[in-house]
Amino acid sequence: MEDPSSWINLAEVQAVAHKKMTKPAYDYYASGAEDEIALREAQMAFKRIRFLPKMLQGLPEKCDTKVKVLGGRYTLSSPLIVPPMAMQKLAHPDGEIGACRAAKMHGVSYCLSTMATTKIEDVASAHSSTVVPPSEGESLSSLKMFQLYVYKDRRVSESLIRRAEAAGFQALVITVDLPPLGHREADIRNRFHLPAPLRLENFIGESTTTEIDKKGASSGLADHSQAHFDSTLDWSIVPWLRSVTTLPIVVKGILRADDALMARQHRVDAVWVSNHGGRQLDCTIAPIDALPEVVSALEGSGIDAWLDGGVRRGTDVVKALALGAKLVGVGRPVLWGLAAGGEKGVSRVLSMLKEELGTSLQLAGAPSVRDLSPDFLVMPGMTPFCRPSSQGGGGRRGIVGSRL
Ligand SMILES: Cc1cc2nc3c(=O)[nH]c(=O)nc-3n(C[C@H](O)[C@H](O)[C@H](O)COP(=O)(O)O)c2cc1C
Ligand SMILES: O=C(O)C(=O)c1ccccc1
Repeated sequence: MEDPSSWINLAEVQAVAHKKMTKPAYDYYASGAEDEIALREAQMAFKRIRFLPKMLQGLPEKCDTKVKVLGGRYTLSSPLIVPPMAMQKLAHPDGEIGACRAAKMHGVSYCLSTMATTKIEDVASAHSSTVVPPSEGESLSSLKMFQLYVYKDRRVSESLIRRAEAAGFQALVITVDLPPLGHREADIRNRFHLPAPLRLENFIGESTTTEIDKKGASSGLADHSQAHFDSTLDWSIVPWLRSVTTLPIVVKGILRADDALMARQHRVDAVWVSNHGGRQLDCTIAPIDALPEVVSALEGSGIDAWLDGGVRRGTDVVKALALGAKLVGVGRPVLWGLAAGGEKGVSRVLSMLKEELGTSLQLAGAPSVRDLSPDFLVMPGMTPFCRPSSQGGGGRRGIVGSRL
C-alpha cells in the first residue's frame, strides 16, 4: 500500500492516509460539523441517482472532457478542480505545492486557500514552473485560483487579493458559508492547533497567526475565525471586490436558487454550489440535490454553476455534469492522496478519478462532457419505464415522476 500505483480506488487511499496521520490532523480533515449528517448525505445523494445509459452511440475511443468556463474565457482540459482546503502541509511536507503541481500535470484546476501553509507567491511560481507534457498531442490547460476569507480588517483582504493578482491567479473565489466556523466536535476535543513549525504563511508578520498555532482551551480554528473573519457580510461584498480587482469573481457556498439569483443580479462570474464538505451547518441539503435549482436560476445568464461535496467516483462527476455543473471539485480525496504519498499520491488520486470519468462517459454513451444532460439520469422518486407504442412498432421511453 506504500506505492501509489497499487491503489485502485479513492476509499483505499483514505485508509492509507489514516494510518500515516496524527489523530488531530486526520480528524480535522475527515470530520464534519456536529452529527455529520450533511457530510454523509453529500455522498449518499450521489448514490441515489441512477443512469439510463445510451448504447451504440458511435463513440470516439476517448471521450472528450474539455469544458469552457467563466463566460467562455477559458477552455480547460478537465471539468475537475481541487477546491480550496486549508493547511495542506498538515498532510505532507509537499503541501500546497505538491497538490497544485499534481493538479496541473493532470490538467486539473487548483484553488489555493487563504489558510495555506505555503505563501501565495511560492504556490504561484511552483505552479507556473510545472511543465506539463503534451498528452496525446494535446496540451493540457487548467486554472489556478485564489480563495478568500474576508477579514474584519479589509486591508488584510485587499492585500491578499493584490498579491494573488500579482502572482497570476486567474480567478478569485470568495467563500460565503463561513464564518462563523461550524461546530466541529473532533477539533474541539483535540484542541486542534497548527503544530510547529507549520504556519499560516500568508500572514507572517501579522497578528492573525496567533490563535491557530497555539494550543488553547478549544479549537484554534474557531478562535482564529472568530477573531478575524467578518461574519457580517452581505451582497455588497461583490461590488467591493469589483472595486479592488478585475479578476473573475466566484461565490462559493451557495445552496439556494434565490441566492443564485442574487449572485446573478450582482454579475458574479460563477456560483459554486457547496456545503463546505459538511463542515459548516449540519443537516444541509446535499450539494448535488441543490444543483438543479441553482442551474435553472442561472439559465441564460452565461454564469457557470460549479459544485463540490461528496464526489468520490467518476460516476459522481458525470452526474454533476449531467445536472449542469461546469466544474466539479474533489476535496478530501486529494488530501488523503497527499498524506499517503505526497505529490505522487495526489497524482494517483487524480489519475484514478480521470480514468473513472473517461470510462463512465463511454459506458453512459456520451461522446463528450458537453453532451451530458439530465436525460442520462433517473432522479430519486422517478421511475423509468418502457412504453410500447400502441401501433406496435418500436418503443418509446418515458420517465414518470411518481413519488416513491
Ligand atoms: C480539511 C479541509 C479544509 C478546508 N478548507 C477550506 C478553506 O480554507 N476554504 C474553503 O472555501 N473551503 C474549505 N474547505 C471546503 C472545501 O473547499 C470543499 O468545499 C469540500 O472539501 C468539498 O467536499 P469533499 O471534501 O466531500 O469533496 C475545506 C475542506 C476540508 C476537508
Ligand atoms: O477548515 C475549514 O473548513 C476552513 O475552511 C477553515 C476555516 C478557518 C480556519 C482554517 C480553515
